[in-house]
This record gives sequence, C-alpha cells and structure tokens, in this order.
Amino acid sequence: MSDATSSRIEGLHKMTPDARLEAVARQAGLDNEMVANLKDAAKGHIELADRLVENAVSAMAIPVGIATNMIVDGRDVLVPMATEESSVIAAVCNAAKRCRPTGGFVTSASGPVMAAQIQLLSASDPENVRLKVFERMEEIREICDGTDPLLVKFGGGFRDLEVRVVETAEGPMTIVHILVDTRDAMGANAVNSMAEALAPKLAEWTGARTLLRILSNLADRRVARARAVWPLDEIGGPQVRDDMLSAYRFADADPYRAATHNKGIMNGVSAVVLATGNDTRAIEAGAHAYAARDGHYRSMSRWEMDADGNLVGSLEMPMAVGLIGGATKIHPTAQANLKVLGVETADRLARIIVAVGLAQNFGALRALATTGIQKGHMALHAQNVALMVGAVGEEIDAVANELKARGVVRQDLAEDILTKLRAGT
Ligand SMILES: CC(C)(COP(=O)([O-])OP(=O)([O-])OC[C@H]1O[C@@H](n2cnc3c(N)ncnc32)[C@H](O)[C@@H]1OP(=O)([O-])[O-])[C@@H](O)C(=O)NCCC(=O)NCCSC(=O)C[C@@](C)(O)CC(=O)[O-]
Ligand SMILES: NC(=O)C1=CN([C@@H]2O[C@H](COP(=O)(O)OP(=O)(O)OC[C@H]3O[C@@H](n4cnc5c(N)ncnc54)[C@H](OP(=O)(O)O)[C@@H]3O)[C@@H](O)[C@H]2O)C=CC1
Repeated sequence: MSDATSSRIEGLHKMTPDARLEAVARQAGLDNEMVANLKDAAKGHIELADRLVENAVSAMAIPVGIATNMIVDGRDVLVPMATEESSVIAAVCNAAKRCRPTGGFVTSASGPVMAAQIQLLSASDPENVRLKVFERMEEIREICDGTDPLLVKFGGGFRDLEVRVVETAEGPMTIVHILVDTRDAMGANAVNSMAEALAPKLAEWTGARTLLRILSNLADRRVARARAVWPLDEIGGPQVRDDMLSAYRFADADPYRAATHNKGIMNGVSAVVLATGNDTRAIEAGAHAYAARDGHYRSMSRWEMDADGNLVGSLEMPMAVGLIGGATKIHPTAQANLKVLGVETADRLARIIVAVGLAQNFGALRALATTGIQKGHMALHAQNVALMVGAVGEEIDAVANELKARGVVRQDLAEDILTKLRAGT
C-alpha cells in the first residue's frame, strides 16, 4: 500500500478536529469543496462531536421529523423521529390518526431492570459453584449497591441474582446474572461497573476463574408493551383487515419475511431512540434477540381481530432507554427532542417508543396489504431521486412530480426528465 492510501495516520487522535480533517483530506485526496462540506456539516457541533467520539472530523446531520396524531395512555404526544428514510414518519402519522377514534395506544412496562453477566470458568463442579454464588446474595447486594450509591439514592440498585449453567463447546460454564434497577439510566455503565467490582469476589468465593463482565443487551427484564385497536372503517373494511392478518401470520411463520416485518417496526423504534440520543445498537440487538427467544425468529408484533371485527395490534419488546447517560444528557438536539416529547421518566419514553413501533408496523402492513409499498413510499422517495440526479431548487419538485405522474420512480427516468426540463423541451 502506498503512503497516499495508508490508513496509518500517526497521532491523528492527538490533533484538533481541523488538523485531523486536513490530514484525512490529504490522505484521501479530498478536494476543497468536500473539505468545506465536511466542515460545514459540523458547524457549531464539532466540539461536542470531539467529546462524544474519537478522531472526530465532522458530523452527519440526520433529518428530525415530527410524528403527529399519537395518543399514548390518553395523552397526546408529538414524537420527534431521526431518520434518513422517506415515508417512515408519514406512516406513523397515518397509523396514529387511524386509531385515534379508539383512544390511541395503551401501554405498560416491566420496570427498568438490566442484567450484567459474569462468566465463571475452569470449575469441574459448575452446579456446586452455582449454589456457592447464591449463598453470597447479601454480600453481592452490598458490593453492587456500594459501587453506585447515587443510583441507590434515586431508588435503583441491586435487585436479584440468577445463576445458570450453560453448556458450551468447551464444556459447562457458570454464568452469573446480577439484576439491577437502573431507574432513568439505560444502565450499561452502572451494571458493568458492578459486574467488574463483583468478579474478583466471585472468584475468591468459588475458586472459579472469572472472564467476561458485561451487561446483556437481551433486556428481557425491561420490556415495554403497547396495544391499539384500529376500527374496521379506518382500515378499509374486512378484506383489508384479513389481508393484514395474513401478512402478519406470514411474518410470524417465516424468518425471511419476519426480518423485513421487524425492520419496519425498527424504522419507528430506532428513529425515536436516535432522536433522544439513546443507543440504537443496544435496542436493535435486544429487539431481535427477544424476537428469537423461542428458538425461532418471529414477528415482534402480534395482530388479532377483536369481537367487533376490529384489528388489534400489540407489541412487546425490550426497551433499555434512558434520560440520564450516554449522549442523551449532553446532546442539545436530544434534549430539545425530549422536551417535545414531554417525557420526564425513562419509563414513559420506553412506552412511547414501543407505541411508535406498533404504529409503524400498522402503516407498513396496511400499505403492503392494499396498494403495495411503492405507491406511498416511492411517491415520497421521488424527491430523493430528483436530488440524486442533481436537481436543484424548483427542479426538485418538478422532477419528483413528473416521476409521480408517470407512476415510475427511477433514476434513469429522473435524469431524462431533468435534461428535458433544462433544455426547455
Ligand atoms: C405514505 C402513506 C402514509 C400514505 O398514506 P395515505 O393513506 O395515502 O395518506 P393520505 O394522503 O390519505 O393521508 C392520511 C394521513 O397520513 C398522514 N400523511 C400522509 N402523507 C403524509 C406526509 N407526506 N407527511 C406526513 N404525514 C402524512 C397524515 O396524518 C394524513 O392525515 P392528515 O394529516 O392529512 O389529516 C402510506 O402509504 C403508508 O403508511 N405507507 C407505508 C410507508 C412505510 O411503511 N414506509 C417505510 C419504508 S418501507 C420499509 O422500510 C419497511 C417495510 C415496508 O418493508 C416493512 C414491511 O415490509 O413490513
Ligand atoms: N452493550 C451495551 O449496550 C453497552 C452500552 N454502553 C453505553 O452506555 C451508555 C449508557 O450508560 P448509562 O449507565 O445509562 O449511563 P451513565 O453511566 O452515563 O449514567 C448512569 C448514571 O447516572 C447516575 N444517575 C443520576 N441520576 C439518575 C437517575 N435518575 N436514574 C439513574 N441513574 C442516575 C447514576 O449514578 P452515577 O452518577 O454514580 O454513575 C447512574 O449510574 C450508552 O452510551 C451506551 O451506548 C456501554 C457499554 C456497553
């Protein structure tokens, strides 16, 4: 590899963001316009970016749109969603509007309990080790709570212990779970610190060797649930309802379809998670693992018909989001978005997010079971395609409208329309 394309830039992490950008631009052969774009994109944010991540050179703006029409537990709520995908926010607005006559979304939540795992190795008697750990319950409580007195002051802290013997390719391992109420924090740092503080003691008490000490993203002790009823006349009648139910049953039975169906749910979930500065990867990992908890990857949502023939949807999923840690507290956009949501607890945020996931799923299922996804999605995507082919200003709407009128949203067609528009033909 020649120097010009080497990925080794010595001391990049010690430079200022401007100097870093120059170094990267030299190495990657960026022109002045590209460098200016990267600088512009981070204007006013580069200091924060530099604190949040390593080797920061720029920032990437993701659009934030507002989902309207949501009623969650009897209260109207405006929901900021950070997503780059067109039609996602429109689908939530549409689905939420169609269940307003029945009161919107009703939610519940299990409470904010997270688990950290401590892996115990080299024991010939893993079952014996398991019981030895249980015998230390009170000492374990003291160590965990002593690690985070502030969390205890806010009403959180150690709650329970689980010890499993897991069969692995190298034999049985004893896996300790500490269950911790993390209140308004997502809790990764809190439980990881507790697990690290506890591990040497577990080794001393059991004679086993401790290895990993880390939270589990399968947050099945921290689930939130949402349900809603869509009246028949808001859906489009019994045939649409039945087709939506068939679409759901397909997803529940077939992992190829379930992955797409669940991706649709995560369109909504991840957008609110990101808008509030929470960890999208943590939520996505937990959601998919939970969907496969029966040993078979299924639909995250459930769809049924009630006694009056209306469509009833429900969604239960892990929702480890916080208001305190991560980027939430320090990112001004996340703070403003939380203000729009009007949430004061992580519990309320979790419930709203699951309601949005359910709304999103309704929107996609209804579109798929009726006109197909392309009509709504591609109509809104037409503007992106216009931008992609270089349309500017008024050209963007002109190209997008022509694509919609022809009922075909394709880049080659957009190029053709733009060329003709510019030639005045
Ligand atoms: C696109 C719609 C909503 C049109 O749906 P529609 O029924 O034609 O909309 P409408 O023009 O009759 O308007 C009804 C309401 O929808 C909302 N609405 C309507 N348009 C807008 C807009 N521009 N911006 C904001 N809100 C909008 C708005 O609330 C409006 O009421 P109003 O406020 O006018 O009284 C519908 O076709 C839809 O929900 N489509 C599904 C879109 C979708 O799921 N997109 C995700 C991307 S595809 C994907 O990634 C996942 C997927 C689909 O593969 C998952 C799966 O397979 O399960
Ligand atoms: N696998 C994963 O998902 C992992 C995720 N992460 C990252 O961890 C971050 C989240 O960690 P998290 O522990 O939530 O954040 P923080 O450690 O930043 O914040 C939590 C801490 O804030 C203090 N606190 C103040 N007020 C409250 C309150 N009302 N409720 C609860 N705690 C309060 C507590 O005590 P005190 O001040 O004493 O700490 C608590 O431990 C995210 O950025 C995530 O990306 C990290 C590792 C792994």
